[in-house]
Amino acid sequence: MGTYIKNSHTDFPKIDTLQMIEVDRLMVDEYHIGLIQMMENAGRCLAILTKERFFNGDVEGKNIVVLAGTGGNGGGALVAARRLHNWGANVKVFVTAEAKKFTPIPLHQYKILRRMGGSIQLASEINGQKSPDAIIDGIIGYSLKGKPRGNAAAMIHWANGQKVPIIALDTPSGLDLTSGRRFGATIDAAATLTLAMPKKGLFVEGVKAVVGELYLGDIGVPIELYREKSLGLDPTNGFRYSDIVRLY
Ligand SMILES: NC(=O)C1=CN([C@@H]2O[C@H](COP(=O)(O)OP(=O)(O)OC[C@H]3O[C@@H](n4cnc5c(N)ncnc54)[C@H](O)[C@@H]3O)[C@@H](O)[C@H]2O)[C@H](O)CC1
Ligand SMILES: [K+]
Repeated sequence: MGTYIKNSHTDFPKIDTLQMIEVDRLMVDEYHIGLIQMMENAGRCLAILTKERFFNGDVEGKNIVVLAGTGGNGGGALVAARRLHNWGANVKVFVTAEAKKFTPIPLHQYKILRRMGGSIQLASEINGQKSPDAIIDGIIGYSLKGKPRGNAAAMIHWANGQKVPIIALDTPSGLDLTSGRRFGATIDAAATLTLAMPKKGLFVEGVKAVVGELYLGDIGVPIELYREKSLGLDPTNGFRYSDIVRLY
């Protein structure tokens, strides 16, 4: 799998969404590692996974559609879009809502991409889009609330109909990371890159069918943070050999 991606050599603790939200809180409030830093690492890992695993290390001239929601999941996908564009891919971004609906850090990513002249369209324009070589799913992450609705659901249906590899960020949109429950339309991923620590919902029986290959990306969470009282975890140095490790 090359230098960037290696098989896991260690067992990571499995956490739920509330623990992941606590990781994020500690990162920002106690360790002063900002969301923008985490998101850059998330998006870079996602772009590298896409390039190395699905394009043999070179995306030049490849058509890649990036689907982005308005939250942190979409923000990470927009970072990946920027990197893939820089590496020569023809990237088209489709968003679930206009810029003013984006939360601040994802909006920052959106503005960078727009300044670069990147193609950003609303979900309503996706139906005429011809099948790309791959799709990145950054529609919904750990903040999924119930059955996907509206533009998010429409993008999930469109993506599943293309029969090209879908690479999901954190979770296939529509899959709950704590319970593994699928509420309705769910992305049918070829690979999923979850972030920082494996989530329990990705190991529930039957979910492999939509998760595809499962990878874990390093977003720079200090080992000491996991040992804080509010988490009480004690992970080993699982990213010792690569930023991306394959879990199954
Ligand atoms: N430490 C980390 O793991 C980091 C994670 N990052 C990524 O951020 C997301 C979580 O981001 P958040 O802003 O909390 O929300 P989401 O992006 O998951 O989703 C919000 C988005 O989705 C809409 N939505 C929710 N439910 C539905 C529904 N049923 N139907 C339609 N739309 C829905 C909601 O309205 C919002 O628009 C995490 O998963 C990671 O990918 C950070 O990038 C870095 C740190
Ligand atoms: K997702």
